[in-house]
Amino acid sequence: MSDPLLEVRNLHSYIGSPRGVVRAVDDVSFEVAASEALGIVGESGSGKSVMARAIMGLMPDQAVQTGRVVFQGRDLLSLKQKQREDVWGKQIAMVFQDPGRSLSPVVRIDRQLTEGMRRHLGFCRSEARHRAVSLLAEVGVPDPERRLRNYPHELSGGMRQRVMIAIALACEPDLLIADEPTTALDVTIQRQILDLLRKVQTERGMSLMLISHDLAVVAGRMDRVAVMYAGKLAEIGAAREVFASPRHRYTHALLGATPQIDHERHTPLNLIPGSLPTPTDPPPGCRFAPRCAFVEPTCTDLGPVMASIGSDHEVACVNPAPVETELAYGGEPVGR
Ligand SMILES: Nc1ncnc2c1ncn2[C@@H]1O[C@H](COP(=O)(O)OP(=O)(O)OP(=O)(O)O)[C@@H](O)[C@H]1O
Repeated sequence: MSDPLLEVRNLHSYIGSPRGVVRAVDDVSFEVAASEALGIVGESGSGKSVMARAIMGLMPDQAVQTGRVVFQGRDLLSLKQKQREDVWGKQIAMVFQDPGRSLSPVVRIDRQLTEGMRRHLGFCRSEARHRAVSLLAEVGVPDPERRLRNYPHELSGGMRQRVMIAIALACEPDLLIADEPTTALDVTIQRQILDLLRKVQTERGMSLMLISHDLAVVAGRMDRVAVMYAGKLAEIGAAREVFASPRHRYTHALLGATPQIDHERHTPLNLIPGSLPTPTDPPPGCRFAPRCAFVEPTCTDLGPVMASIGSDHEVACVNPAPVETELAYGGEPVGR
């Protein structure tokens, strides 16, 4: 890989809480290349959102970040608040789960969409408005001139998320981070929004980090995928390969627990027994070991290290699953 756009090295994000110190992100390293779409997948509580917020510098005061988050050669963790604000929107933009909560209910779409352009790009009002119309058209909002005059509550959930994406694109960021952008939407709209994100990412040659709990959704639309478990990175690699031949026992189990389109109705899912470890007191070694059917003493004694097992495939597992020779899992089509 040539110089990555984003390089996350040994990132730790620990949060003080009444229950103790939450080790939400614990020594995570990965890279995102320019124009690449990376999916970050894991169950609820695995640390995906904290990681995204730590990269953006949006963590609360009681959180401590260590490691390096190098973006276009600058370590974002060492920036002062004012310098960080210059990065937001212009270089890295973020789309959150719930557009209803991210948009201000009392401000028209027009102002919410043009504010960043005026501030970061120095556009005058009419320039920003003109661009706002074309951005809304780009993200599939019909009748954009009229929509600019609307308040968020006058739009459907799907339209609000399209507006959020337009706002995120307004200052031409090099990286867009979308944190579960479709959770609040119904299934058909979810697919449209995910396809839209992939479309704008490809057309603009921008990088995309899409966070989701659904590996099948991510694997079908992203170039690469990273799987997180309990604050750690379990596996990372080309989406097609991770999906077709998952090697970490957790990824394997996660895919086995994913509903498949060709399953007979009422086929029971292979749910993963147990639950995520307590984030204030994770088990030693591999954090998945207490739930893993293939656990061996080394898993808890020494624990795994991330190791390369292919040209673009790394796994942190002492006893990885064997290579699959055929597509192992159904779900969304891979590699569109
Ligand atoms: N402000 C906070 N204070 C204390 N603990 C927190 C805080 N924010 C997150 N956590 C904890 O950090 C861990 C990781 O949370 P995070 O939200 O990153 O998970 P996630 O994988 O994004 O899950 P979800 O898909 O549900 O958003 C969890 O144990 C969570 O309870």
